[in-house]
Amino acid sequence: MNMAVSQTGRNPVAANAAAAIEVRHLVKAFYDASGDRITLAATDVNFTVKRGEFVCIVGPSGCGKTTVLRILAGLEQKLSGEVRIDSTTPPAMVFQEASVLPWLTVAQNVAFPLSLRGVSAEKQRGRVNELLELTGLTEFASAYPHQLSGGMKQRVSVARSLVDDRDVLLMDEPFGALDEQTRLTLQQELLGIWERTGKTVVFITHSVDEALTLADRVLVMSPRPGTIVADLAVPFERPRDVVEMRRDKRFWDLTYEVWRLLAASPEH
Ligand SMILES: Nc1ncnc2c1ncn2[C@@H]1O[C@H](COP(=O)(O)OP(=O)(O)OP(=O)(O)O)[C@@H](O)[C@H]1O
Repeated sequence: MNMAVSQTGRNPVAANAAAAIEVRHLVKAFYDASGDRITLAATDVNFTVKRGEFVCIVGPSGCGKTTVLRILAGLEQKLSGEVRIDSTTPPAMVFQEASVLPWLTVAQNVAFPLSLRGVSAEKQRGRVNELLELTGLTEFASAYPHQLSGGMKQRVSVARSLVDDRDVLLMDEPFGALDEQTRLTLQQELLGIWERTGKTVVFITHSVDEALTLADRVLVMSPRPGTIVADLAVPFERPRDVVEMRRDKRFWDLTYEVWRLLAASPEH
């Protein structure tokens, strides 16, 4: 992605900014075909995300992070509770595995949501070019997914999630399958994109390090059935340098605090 574009330095989200997402007393259970309950995935989940905020959710494997995100995306039904997304557009979602269509070029993959909506070829071209530029994929516009690295495929997924300009971006471990160095590069690039586009982002990760690098706030979940056990403000100024911020003692103090919370959450 285009690292040369300067990050303008976003103003912190105002304390009284409107809520883009509100989740109250959310409960989700999965049932088997006979209707007997099999898994209580999440229970009494409560959180708010303000417009323009970047919030990460961390928690142990199987605690219900993906389930909560899928409910926000409208891909899964809740059992009870309230979920409110205040937006004129449905949320966009980026999954852990880059979900690129192998028979389409990079440009066609990015354009896919627009072509589904019948946007004219000319308008598609203009918008796709902007997104290819933003994600550093311009020279790979005509390449096919099998010609790309894992990190580049994930950039295609990110570009596609931004192409039709949804307000809310839901990201489910988008960099989880990547090596450390590629991951750090994509984190820096995602921060740059977020600085420039002002999206509201909910980002799931297993990595405490990643959460503290990216987020305004980190929500910590308990083991399954997951519930939010802490809501921590991440005080680092913006724009952030993902390497330099590791020199800051506060980064390691917060890392310790989140790990203590994760270790202290009893299995249910
Ligand atoms: N479609 C489904 N049917 C039955 N059980 C499910 C279904 N989807 C998820 N679950 C169960 O719900 C629980 C929460 O799963 P979920 O994928 O939300 O966890 P997670 O925190 O995202 O895990 P991970 O970090 O390992 O991806 C798990 O026990 C899982 O087995």
